[in-house]
Amino acid sequence: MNSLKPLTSAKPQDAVLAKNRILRSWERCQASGAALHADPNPILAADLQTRLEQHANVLHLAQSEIATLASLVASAQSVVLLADASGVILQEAGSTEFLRKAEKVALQPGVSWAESLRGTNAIGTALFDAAPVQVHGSEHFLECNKILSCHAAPIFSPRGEVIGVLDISSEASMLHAYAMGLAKICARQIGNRVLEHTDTRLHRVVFQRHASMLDSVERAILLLEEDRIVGANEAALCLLGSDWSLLDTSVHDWLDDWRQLDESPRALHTRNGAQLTGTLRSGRAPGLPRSAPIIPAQDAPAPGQKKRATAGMKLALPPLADEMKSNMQHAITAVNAGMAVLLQGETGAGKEIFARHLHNLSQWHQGPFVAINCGALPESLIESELFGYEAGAFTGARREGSRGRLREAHDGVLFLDEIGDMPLLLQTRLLRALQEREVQPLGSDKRIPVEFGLISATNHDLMTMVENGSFRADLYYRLQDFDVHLPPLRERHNLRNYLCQEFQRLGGADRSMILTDSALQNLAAYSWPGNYRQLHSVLRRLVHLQAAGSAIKATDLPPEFQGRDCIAPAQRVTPTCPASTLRAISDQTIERAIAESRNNITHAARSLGVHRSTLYRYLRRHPASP
Ligand SMILES: Nc1ncnc2c1ncn2[C@@H]1O[C@H](COP(=O)(O)OP(=O)(O)OP(=O)(O)O)[C@@H](O)[C@H]1O
Repeated sequence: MNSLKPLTSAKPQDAVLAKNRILRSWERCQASGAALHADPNPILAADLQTRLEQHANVLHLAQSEIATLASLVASAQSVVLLADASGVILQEAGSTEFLRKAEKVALQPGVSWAESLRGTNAIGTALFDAAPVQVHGSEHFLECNKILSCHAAPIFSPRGEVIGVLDISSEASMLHAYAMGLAKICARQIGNRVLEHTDTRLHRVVFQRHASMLDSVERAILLLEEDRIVGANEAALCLLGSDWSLLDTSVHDWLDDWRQLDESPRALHTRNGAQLTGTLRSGRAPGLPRSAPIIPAQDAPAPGQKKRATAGMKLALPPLADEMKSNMQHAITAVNAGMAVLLQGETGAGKEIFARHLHNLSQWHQGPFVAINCGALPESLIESELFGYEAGAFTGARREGSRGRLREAHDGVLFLDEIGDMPLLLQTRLLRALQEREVQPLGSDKRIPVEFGLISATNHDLMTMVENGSFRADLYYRLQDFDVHLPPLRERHNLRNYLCQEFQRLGGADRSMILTDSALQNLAAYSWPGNYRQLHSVLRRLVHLQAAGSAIKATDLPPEFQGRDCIAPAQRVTPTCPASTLRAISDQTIERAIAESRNNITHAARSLGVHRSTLYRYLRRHPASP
């Protein structure tokens, strides 16, 4: 293996020169040629095991594609490989004869095929470019890999991050015309499955040009939280003529008549007037297991009975800031001891992300995470949604009745988001259910026992609400056995470093862009009223609206980040800053955003990086502001 040297002096053949992607990859490899070597350096078996566990859900969702592809390509002396986002191969399948040959060049689980280690190759170069790549024979940078012909396609997360690569490889002497197309289709299908299993409480708009394509691999999917787009696939971007910056915008901005959609295919129009066909689907993909199986009431386990495993898709969560780690430890102890945890913090400060981490790390991690947005449920539906109902309990009820969200949370975690927005009357019923750990569905005299970890979140000051009578004191005390304050983003330690890191992660690195010192200074000095949500939306816009390769200066930033509008470092809000100052900053920022959007609340909310309903709520609550 050591005798196999990289071609650092020779240029690839003429035919290869025509392929820009390969050429650019060769240039990168030649620039860092000294660091490349043929020695594969496999990771330790224990590290591979950890990666397999971390990626268990994607691997699980990819199995049917891998099995189908493997049986297709085995007879053509080819193999199928699945690698993670760092290029480490996690799984192989296909022709046993070629697998043996592939091992000679370390094309096997536990070896990283990142371009920075193995030179131009399909897995590594597809990862670098976040695009499908075919690398044939001599197009490989390292001499030893020239025996291979490889075709790799990235698998995208619902937020547009590459979460893995699917590869079909064979000997270079055999050119397989269909391999690239197959790899692309299967990678897309795996991405669709991930999207359909991401968060079962969310709705999906599925659309295409013709109804016959709504269940095909080409189906376009948007994942919605209320009307905000929180996930998508490439087919959706393509049909809507957008890039990933469409995330966190309102679906109203893209599809005119999506509100009329239901489970049957209906006509749908893009904002450019193109006609499509679409349906609205609940979180569960047809024919696939629920991410969090429901236990029928009569099957509720006896105390101490082992919990069932869930096939739930737990996508990687953003890591918590270091300053939140000890809070997390205490919260885990509290929730495991049966205490209710209350998360308080500004909008977008990461309350739900904290709650999801807490679920994953608690004794309830094998059960479902059931999130209820108490502020978004129509008042008339909230009771049936929470407690369920018997068949025929009221006009319009589903014939088979409904279990209700509290029972769905059985054996997992119930997350009551925006608890401060729950109507006073319902607070009494909720308190009773929480105290007695029993649910009585509407129209039924049965009481059904439920057991779950309880986490609530709010961006109101609940204590003040208790004082002014808009929140029940007894419910407040029931919800906050343990209180966690999520600090706003502007108080994050090392905010500048975090900004750089996120800018690179969100595409700056791929597009060779940097933030100059002046831009960083203004971004770090800004008050970030929409916190992480706003930060990601602003950084994504910078990455995609500025030219690739640019160095972004303060003057390239939106107006609210330029000197006059951003808070000077000396005035930065600190944890001791009085609430009135904080209010004034929020009011000013919001006032300006609304003025700049010419009173268009949707646009103003988008520029602030918050959801429209959050902005409306703020304006209702603070009528003195604009
Ligand atoms: N620690 C973090 N690091 C990076 N991103 C984060 C972090 N916390 C939250 N985010 C991102 O910020 C966005 C908002 O997070 P989240 O929904 O948890 O906030 P929230 O406080 O619950 O907001 P709201 O009160 O408006 O519901 C999400 O896109 C999430 O991925």
